[in-house]
Amino acid sequence: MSQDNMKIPQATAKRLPLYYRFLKNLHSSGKQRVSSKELSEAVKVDSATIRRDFSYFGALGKKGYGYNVNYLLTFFRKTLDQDETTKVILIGVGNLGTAFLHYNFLKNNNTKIEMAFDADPKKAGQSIGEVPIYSMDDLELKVKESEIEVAILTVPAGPAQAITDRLVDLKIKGILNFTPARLNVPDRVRIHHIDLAVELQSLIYFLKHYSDSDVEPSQLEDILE
Ligand SMILES: NC(=O)c1ccc[n+]([C@@H]2O[C@H](COP(=O)([O-])OP(=O)(O)OC[C@H]3O[C@@H](n4cnc5c(N)ncnc54)[C@H](O)[C@@H]3O)[C@@H](O)[C@H]2O)c1
Repeated sequence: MSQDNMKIPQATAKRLPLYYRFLKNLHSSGKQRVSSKELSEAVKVDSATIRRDFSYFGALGKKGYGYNVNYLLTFFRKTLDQDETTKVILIGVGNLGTAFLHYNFLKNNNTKIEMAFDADPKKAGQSIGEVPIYSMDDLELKVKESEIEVAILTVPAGPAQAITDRLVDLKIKGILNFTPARLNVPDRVRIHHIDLAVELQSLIYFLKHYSDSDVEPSQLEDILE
């Protein structure tokens, strides 16, 4: 199994930063290998647990040799990087926004809607799932506090550009835009525009024009481009 799609149990994943810190110190002191006993004493986790943890990522310690420090470090660096969660905000807690907050990318460990904003004073102060909803007046304060880089926009088209300008000023790097508005942003900001009407029309177009022909479904993507 490749490292990318390997599933590590949560309890193991939580211990990774602990192992990582200790191995980094070992590495900088020039040590090339380490036994599970040494590790166990240093990080205060019993050695059977360490052996089981390490077996998940293919590090099988050799009797009399222990574990290769470099191999482990490379693995941890990669895994911990991947596990870094990208924090996202959502603006506009209406029909669409509410659905996204309930969904909140639960199956995707690397993305999480951290907070939401709405202009409606009745919505501010509430929360959906674990996501708090704040007033738009608090946007600047909250975003600056939380190192947010990505925003999902589910407001009506009218205020979309003005909100986008505020996000640009806040150094947001990416916006997932569900509104029908075409948004102007500087080059450093990336916008992905999701227009369900266009997607639906394109599906219907292909059904009408290609369903009777001998075009294989797999060829449709090439035709689209
Ligand atoms: N509902 C859908 O299936 C759907 C599908 C595709 C696209 N869209 C688009 O997504 C957007 C949201 O759709 P919806 O159905 O959820 O609308 P909605 O009216 O249910 O929700 C809009 C929310 O935005 C808030 N809002 C209004 N002005 C605001 C502002 N200036 N700042 C912050 N919040 C503000 C409102 O209080 C409301 O909670 C629209 O642009 C719509 O065209 C919706």
